[in-house]
Amino acid sequence: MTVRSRPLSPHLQIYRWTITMAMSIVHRATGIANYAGTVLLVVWLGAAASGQEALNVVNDIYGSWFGQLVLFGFTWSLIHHMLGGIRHFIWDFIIGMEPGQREALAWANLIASIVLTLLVWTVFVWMA
Ligand code: HEM
Repeated sequence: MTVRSRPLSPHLQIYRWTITMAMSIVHRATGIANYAGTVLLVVWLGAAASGQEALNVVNDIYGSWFGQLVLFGFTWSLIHHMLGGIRHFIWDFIIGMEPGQREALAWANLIASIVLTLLVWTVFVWMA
């Protein structure tokens, strides 16, 4: 008896990657990262409320190269997610859904998030 191969549902390995698909996944990932980043903010505020000694410890950790890297990533995550939220808001008006427009919005989301993150760090960290 010949066995015919069964049809397969699409799954990650056979999907063709598109920028809209990638940005959709990144939107969810940044949403989760924002939760973790908000914990860092709460830890910092908690330390500030506890006293100078605790604040110094947290500032030292956050000021280390690794801390700065994490905070830079958190800034990018917040900005990327916020811009993604605005993208959804635009779609709510049934604008930007045509082929080409969707890709343009997705690229704009990615590029603007990088540019704005660099701008925020330049103004508020590197030049402050
Ligand atoms: C610290 C702040 C934030 C946290 C922790 C957060 C977290 C999340 C999480 C976990 C999701 C679910 C992702 C998914 O299941 O696909 C989500 C979705 C969403 N977020 Fe946020 N978010 C934050 C800020 C924002 C901001 C500022 C905006 C708008 C400017 C925004 C707009 C949205 C939208 C529109 C969705 C739904 C996306 C969809 O329908 O696929 N979020 N957020």
